[in-house]
Amino acid sequence: MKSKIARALQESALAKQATADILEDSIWRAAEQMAQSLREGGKLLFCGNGGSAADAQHLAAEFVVRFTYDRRPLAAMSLTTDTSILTAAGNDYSFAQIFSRQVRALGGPGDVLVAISTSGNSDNVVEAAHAAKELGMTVISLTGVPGGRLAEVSDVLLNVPSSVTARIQEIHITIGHIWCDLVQEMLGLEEDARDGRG
Ligand SMILES: O=C(CO)[C@@H](O)[C@H](O)[C@H](O)[C@H](O)COP(=O)(O)O
Ligand SMILES: [Zn+2]
Repeated sequence: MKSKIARALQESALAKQATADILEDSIWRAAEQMAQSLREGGKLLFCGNGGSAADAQHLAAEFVVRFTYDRRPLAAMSLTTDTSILTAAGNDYSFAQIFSRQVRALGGPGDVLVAISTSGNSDNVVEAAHAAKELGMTVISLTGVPGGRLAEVSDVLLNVPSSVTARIQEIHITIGHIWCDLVQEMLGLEEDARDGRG
């Protein structure tokens, strides 16, 4: 049973190495899209189910509050947190619309939707991505391989090379942390912080 520990850690490390080999350019392109949106007054919306809902909240918090050093707040929001909206949209319309309804209310041209789904096939996340495209937003998707239905609607697809949900999620949050680091640097905030303007 103890061998499970070493195996899980090794699987995670190997999947992360494969991600570095395959997805480095896409991770960079996604960060550029986010930085451009924030630079032009746009915002980042995050959504996902279960563990990916936690990732959505976690990453929105990093952008709004801080990551690694103090700097100005960045416009980001998770669509997974307002229980009144989630229950009303789910109850009055359908569970498939809990995120798309919020995208239509809050999103606009130039904003970015970060759609997080290990399968790429969760109806509510896929509908959110379609709503975002209708509004002229950029869709960045974090999925596993091959990317499911999200693959068809994504501007940048990060389909991490694993089919194990837990391993995929572990890489998603790592990519999210890398984005925080890159976006801050692309916006010149690292320099500000060094110069005491954080
Ligand atoms: O965290 C886990 C499994 O590690 C689960 O809560 C998982 O996120 C849920 O089953 C989700 O509903 C899966 O949806 P998705 O990633 O395929 O969109
Ligand atoms: Zn974090």
